[in-house]
Amino acid sequence: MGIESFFPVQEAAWVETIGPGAFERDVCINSPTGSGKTLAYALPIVQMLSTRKVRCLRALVVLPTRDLALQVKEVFDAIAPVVGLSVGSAVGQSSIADEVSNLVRKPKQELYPTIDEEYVKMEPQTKVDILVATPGRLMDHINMTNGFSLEHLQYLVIDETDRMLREAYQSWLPTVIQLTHSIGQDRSWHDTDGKTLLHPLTTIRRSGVERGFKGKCYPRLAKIVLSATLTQDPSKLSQLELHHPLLLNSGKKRYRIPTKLESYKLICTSNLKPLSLIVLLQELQGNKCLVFTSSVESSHRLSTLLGFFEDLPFKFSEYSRLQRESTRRKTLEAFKEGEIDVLIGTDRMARGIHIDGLRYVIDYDMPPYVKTYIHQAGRTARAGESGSCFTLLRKHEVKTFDKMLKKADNASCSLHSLPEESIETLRPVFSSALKKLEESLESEAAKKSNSRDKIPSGSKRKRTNQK
Ligand SMILES: Nc1ncnc2c1ncn2[C@@H]1O[C@H](COP(=O)(O)OP(=O)(O)OP(=O)(O)O)[C@@H](O)[C@H]1O
Repeated sequence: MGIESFFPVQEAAWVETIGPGAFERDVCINSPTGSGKTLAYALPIVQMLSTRKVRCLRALVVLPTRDLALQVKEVFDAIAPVVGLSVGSAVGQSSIADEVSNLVRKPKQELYPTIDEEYVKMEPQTKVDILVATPGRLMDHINMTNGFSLEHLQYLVIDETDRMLREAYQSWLPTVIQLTHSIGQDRSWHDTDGKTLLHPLTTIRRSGVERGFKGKCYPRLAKIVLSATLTQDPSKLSQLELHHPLLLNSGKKRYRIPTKLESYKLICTSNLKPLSLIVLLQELQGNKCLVFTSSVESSHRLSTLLGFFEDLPFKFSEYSRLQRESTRRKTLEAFKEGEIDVLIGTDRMARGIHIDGLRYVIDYDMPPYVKTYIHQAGRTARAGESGSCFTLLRKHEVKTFDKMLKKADNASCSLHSLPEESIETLRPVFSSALKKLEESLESEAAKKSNSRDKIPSGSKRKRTNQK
């Protein structure tokens, strides 16, 4: 993989899990974007499971989006098979039937009807040791897939924790936590006088016993939770039922910006914002760039508008959840391969995504929170590389933006100005492009309402009935 030494967060996590820390405490990692958090948990998990004897689901990694989950699966795929571990995904990329057949073994009794039923029940059913999942598909398998079980789970990783805690996704978290409770874990610890005792750390030492296998005792489920903007709010963290949580933090302030990230602000008027963007993109000379807007509608509007400017010296594409999954996947691939120079999307789509060689990020709209800024800007300046983030601001937003950036460590932001004349030359095309944009959006809206009207009345009724 071209990796020669650990990044700091990987070393710290290794020390707490494989090293002297021996995973006696659950680990919370708050470390900048691009600092290598994926390998910080993937390597210890693979190392810990490398001596396992029987295949069953022992490690579960949950992430908020499919793209991110597939990216993390690639990392596990690169290291786990080397020690004989199998990695699966439950992300909804393929049909549920395909996913089921990749995840669980058919019960042996179907093949050998005379086999003892009790024996069949004892057989671990899962085909994978490590599962990378999004909450929706995970819940589908928990609720519907025969033989899918979390009872042998030893390690639970919740990546992008702050975002995962914000979204409830069919109560996936309480469900997982409940299903992974150890036998007797719900009992509180009392001494003979009935006084509550602290959980003694010694009781959770691993001592080589595999969790929940063949009726042996159940050591606790070990957890790693992580983000570049990890919440430290106890009321939120308590949902994770962390065991003596240990925080690995990388800066003095709550949030840290990658050391080699340069931040710039551009002040522009609202009505000329698209032109400022075009001029800035021209300055970047076809280098890969991600443009973030505040909503999918705004991304769509902006990319449609740019489509009406002829001869732009860069290739761009929209990247949003309004598009089909397959279109989005192809777009991202084309961007990674350098066939598209500029991708226009939202923070929701791009959180955690790693794109090799991405040097520039543009916040077309001011990010509403410092956390949003950190994740958006953090698509560049990753893994020790340098990168720049430009934020387009209207005059009245500057003060708020400066105040917001102060919340992050080593965040300084210089002013970047664009040549007035370049903006002026684009003005005539801009007015006609705006007109075409309105027409195009109107025709899209009309098409949408037409296709809604065309839904046969029977199927409309059917849907109502299903409700
Ligand atoms: N020890 C290492 N040496 C060199 N490169 C590394 C090392 N560890 C990770 N990388 C590379 O660094 C890049 C960023 O890693 P990763 O995606 O895990 O970051 P992250 O901290 O999870 O970022 P984010 O918070 O944005 O999700 C990846 O391309 C990865 O291959």
